[in-house]
Amino acid sequence: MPIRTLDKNGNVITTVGFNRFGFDCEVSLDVLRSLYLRPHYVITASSPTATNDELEGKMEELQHARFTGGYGAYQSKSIFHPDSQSISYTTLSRFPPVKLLSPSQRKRILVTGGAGFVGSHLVDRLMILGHEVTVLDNFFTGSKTTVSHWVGHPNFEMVRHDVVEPFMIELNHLTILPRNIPPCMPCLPSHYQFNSVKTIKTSFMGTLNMLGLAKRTKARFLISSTSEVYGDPEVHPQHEDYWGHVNPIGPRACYDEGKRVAETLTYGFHRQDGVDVRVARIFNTYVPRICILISSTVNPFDGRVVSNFIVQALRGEDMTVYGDGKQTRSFQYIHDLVDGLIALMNSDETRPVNLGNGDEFTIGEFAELVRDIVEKVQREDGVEPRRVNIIYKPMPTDDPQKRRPDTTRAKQTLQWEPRWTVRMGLEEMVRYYKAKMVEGSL
Ligand SMILES: O=c1ccn([C@@H]2O[C@H](COP(=O)(O)OP(=O)(O)O[C@H]3OC[C@@H](O)[C@H](O)[C@H]3O)[C@@H](O)[C@H]2O)c(=O)[nH]1
Repeated sequence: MPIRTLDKNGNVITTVGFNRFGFDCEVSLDVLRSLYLRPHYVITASSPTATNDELEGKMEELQHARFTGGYGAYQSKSIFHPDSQSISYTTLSRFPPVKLLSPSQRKRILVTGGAGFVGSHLVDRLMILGHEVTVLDNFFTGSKTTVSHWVGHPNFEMVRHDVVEPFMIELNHLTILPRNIPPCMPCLPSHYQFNSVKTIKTSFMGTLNMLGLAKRTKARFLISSTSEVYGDPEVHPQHEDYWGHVNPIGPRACYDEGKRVAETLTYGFHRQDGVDVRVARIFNTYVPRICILISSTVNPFDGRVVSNFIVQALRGEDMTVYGDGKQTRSFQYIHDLVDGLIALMNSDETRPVNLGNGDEFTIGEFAELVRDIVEKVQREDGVEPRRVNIIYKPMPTDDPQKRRPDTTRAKQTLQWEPRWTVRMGLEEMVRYYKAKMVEGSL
């Protein structure tokens, strides 16, 4: 059965993007899905001893077709040989179709952090829309596999570079997404300690270098800021004029204060040097792609709540809620965020803009919702699920108690609002993680 996704109004979602500001950026959801749901499909080679090989192979092909919606030709299909525990990689024979833009319409866009969580999805979208994209990434949390399906494409370039060092290139647009935050792992404060200086250094030096680049090239500059600039907020929901409530010396400060200073730098260059800036404050976002922290030996996934809960439930392990589970968050799906980033980049709005989904959950409720969805997907796939327990662990220091975006500004100036329900996005996330597990990548 093909995957059917409904939006908040009950309409079927077949495309993402929009036609606005005299600019069409709609793309097919199936094409995008073929890039993240099963980007590197692995077929298991026939074992000489097995009797029903042919059938197994057919089943794998069928499952593959279901995930890729007929776009399998744009993927590499690698072969796993169980006997020798080896894998033969193939390269893509054809890239997904990209729009053919005239040279005046085609932008040269630099995406820093372009192999990361959010960056890689933005890169997919910009590539399909026909732009020339250069990805700059130090691959600290990003992975080359998130964008490797574009390697070799004439519009694509990937550079291993750390934005704390200057970088020279000619371009029109610059999007900066170096988030570089260690996942919130309260049991492992060593992660914060290990990364905190690097985190704030990346935010400050990286933003400074990229603003200098934008100034020289007269490129439009978009910075991905965060809801963390509001800290543990005393105003609810958070609107852009709220100044925030941040502990400047706590374990989260490297990230919160790093992004605050990045915003300060951005507006400094805007006022002083006339750099054309856009500032997106991104609220909690969940993304079907895995970015692994290389120093992590405990969790083979990113450590944020959505991936933690899904992987725990799929593995039949206890789901870990931190604190009493009464803290709240609002979760947006990646496609809504990318729509918002593109709308912002193409608008005239230079003030900060919140991008997030207003549907707020306590983390306790959210754990139950994720458990229900994992069970539903397992049942649909013919597996009788085993109900996992929800257990409670200590609360991380300075964990914000409440968070929900006020997105009035985004609605008014970008005509943007999230289309994906949390349930629909989570179902897709569960399918993604299931596929990763079957593949042996988790
Ligand atoms: O296994 C878990 C993980 C997390 N949590 C809780 O779930 C909530 C959300 O935690 P996450 O780590 O996913 O995200 P946070 O809201 O703390 O920070 C996030 O917010 C904004 C972004 O800019 C950051 O990149 C991101 O880390 C927190 O209250 C956390 O304590 C659990 O209860 N269990």
